[in-house]
Formats: sequence, structure tokens, C-alpha cells
Amino acid sequence: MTELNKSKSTVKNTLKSSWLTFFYVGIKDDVFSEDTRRVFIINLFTSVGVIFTLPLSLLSLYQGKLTLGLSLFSIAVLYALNHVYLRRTHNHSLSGNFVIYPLYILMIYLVYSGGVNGTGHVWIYCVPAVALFLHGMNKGLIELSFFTLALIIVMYFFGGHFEELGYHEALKSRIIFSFIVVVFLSGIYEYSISRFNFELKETTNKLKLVANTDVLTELLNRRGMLQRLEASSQKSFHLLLADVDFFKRINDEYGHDAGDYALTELSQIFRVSLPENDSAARWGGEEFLIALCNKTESEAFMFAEALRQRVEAFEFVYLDHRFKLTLSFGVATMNATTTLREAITLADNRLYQAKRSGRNQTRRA
Ligand SMILES: Nc1nc2c(ncn2[C@@H]2O[C@H](COP(=O)(O)OP(=O)(O)OP(=O)(O)O)[C@@H](O)[C@H]2O)c(=O)[nH]1
Repeated sequence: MTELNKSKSTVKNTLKSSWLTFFYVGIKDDVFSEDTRRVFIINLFTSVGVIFTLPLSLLSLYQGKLTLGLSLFSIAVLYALNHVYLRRTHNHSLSGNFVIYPLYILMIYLVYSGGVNGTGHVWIYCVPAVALFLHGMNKGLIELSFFTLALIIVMYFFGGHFEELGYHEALKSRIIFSFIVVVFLSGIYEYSISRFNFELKETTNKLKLVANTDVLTELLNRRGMLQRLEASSQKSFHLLLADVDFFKRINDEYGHDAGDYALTELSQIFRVSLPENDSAARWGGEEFLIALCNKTESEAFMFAEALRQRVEAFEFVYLDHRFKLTLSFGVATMNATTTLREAITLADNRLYQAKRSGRNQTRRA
């Protein structure tokens, strides 16, 4: 890439990132979530609102239309403040109210006053989409019903300019009907989008679950465990790496299905033995990783020993086969000085030592 192309692409990237930072008010994670989408749309709407209302307010003030000018100016200021508020708090529900309620009032005022040369009513068609997006189907439709009622009252009882400007009598009813059509279409659109988003979220959650779960034991798999540990807010936890001793013999003597059954039973023993908030994963074939937090190093060791003895005492019964199993454990601690990867390697080394020293035992530092 030439120097010119490089600097062009840097400028383009900088512009794009400042544009996104502005509209996402600095939110960088999870930009596809419904909440972040709302923040984005509110901000976009308020920015466009300022761009339109500020010049129009200045024009109206210049033309001596004091009330209209001041109303538009207040909206522009409110929208600008809304951006600052949203940037500081990311609170889109309150911020959304700052957008929609002034918008209702402004639209009713425009229809009531006629706006510039009786054109005020042409702006009302932006209301349904914004109301439904910000407040959802139910609340949005209720508010739009009240808004339509207010429109009817204002046009039929206070909209004197319709007659003064010589509009045809049919215009009022056409405005109401066309507004209702836009509400209807926006409602269908909002419904299908939220339905689609719901399905997408459900499918994504299912896929995440499948991707992070072991099919046989239904414990976390290696990927799921690593993700959980990496995302954990805990600064320190103890890792217990367990491997079934001579597992090959179970497969060879009783068949692969008996081996599968043994792995499932073992997982169940882990599940019921684990304290709440701690996790167990199937780390590989007959290898399991348990992560314990809120325990001292010797408590973690004792937990591994207790689990080992529990498995040793357990009788596995599959069809007419009865057999026993033992586990070897390697224990290591992840903390400020030892990273997760290092702790896993240490646990693995200690598990290897446990195997070399005769199996059915727990090794720690
Ligand atoms: N039934 C069944 N067997 C599995 C599964 N995953 C791995 N294995 C078996 O686990 C056995 C592991 O054997 P080895 O690695 O030799 O270890 P081991 O027999 O447990 O001996 P040590 O670990 O040295 O005590 C292999 O026979 C694999 O086929 C599984 O999902 N189901």
C-alpha cells in the first residue's frame, strides 16, 4: 500500500470511529443489542432533530414568529442536552422520553398553529415510527391512539387556519386516515422486526449453549469453561484437573456404552458435589476440569480429596456390569502472579505426577 493510500485509509478509519463513537455515545461492546440500537437511534434522531429544528427556529424568530421560533429552539436545546445526558448515563428509556414527548407536543402544536404557511401537519408522519420504536408495540400503540385523538380534536375544534388558508374540507379527514395507515404500517414493521430480533436472540442463545456444552455429559466443554473463566470477575480460583484412571479398560471390558455411562455418572457426581457458583467441565475424553473460587488452597485440595474418595467408593452399575473407578487429580491456583493458561499447565503437570506415582491421588504444589 502506498503512503497516500495508507493515510487515506487512516483518515477514513478515524472518521468512521469518531462517527460511531458519537452516535453510540462511546458504547463499544455489544453494538447489536436492542438497548444499544435504541441508544443509537435516539441519538441519531436527536442529532437530526437539532439539524432541522435549529435553523427552522432561527428562521421563525427572524420572521417574527416568536412562539413557533421559541418552541423549535427549546426542542433543539432539549435534544442537544439529551445527547449529553445519554453520553453520560446510557439511560435510553429516560432519554427516549425526552425525544418522544416533546415530539408529540411539537407535532400537535404544529397542527394547531399551522406551522409555516399551514404546512405544519406534513411533519406528523414521523411520529408513528419513532413512538413504536422507542416505546414498543403496546405502549407505542396506546400513545399513538391518544395522539390521533388529540389530532382530531385540534384539527376539528381548533385548526382555524385550515379554513383560513382555503384548504378543501376533505383534507382533515385525509390527514387522519393517512396517519392511521402510517401507524398501521409502522406497527407491522415494528412487530416483524421485534419478532425477528426475538427469534435471533433465542437462536443465538441456543447456539451459544450448544457450542459451549459437552453433548454426552451436558457439562461445559473446554471452550465453554475457558470462556467462563476468562470472563469471570474472580481474580483467583483453584483448578482441579481430574483424569479417570485406566479408563480404557472400562471400554475394553464392558464396551464403549458402559464407558459413556461412567462419564455421565461421574459428571453427575461432580455436579452435586460442587458448591454454587463453581463450575465443572469435560476438558477432554476422560478428563475433567473443576474451577473453585472462595476457597483457600488447602480447602481446594481437601475438596479434590473428598471428591476422589467419593468416586472411589461409588459403584457404577451398567446393565449387569458392576465396576469401580478412581480419579487422579492435579491442583493449581490461578492468581495475580499465575495466569489462567499457566495454572492449567501446572494442574496438568501435577496430574501427570499423580499418574506417575500410582494414580488415585491428588497432587498440588
Ligand atoms: N466410552 C468413551 N470412551 C472415551 C471417550 N473419550 C475418550 N474415551 C476413551 O478413554 C480412553 C483413554 O485411554 P488412555 O488415554 O490410554 O488412558 P487410561 O486408560 O484412562 O489410562 P490412564 O489415564 O493412564 O490412567 C481411551 O480408550 C478413549 O477411547 C468417550 O467419550 N466415551
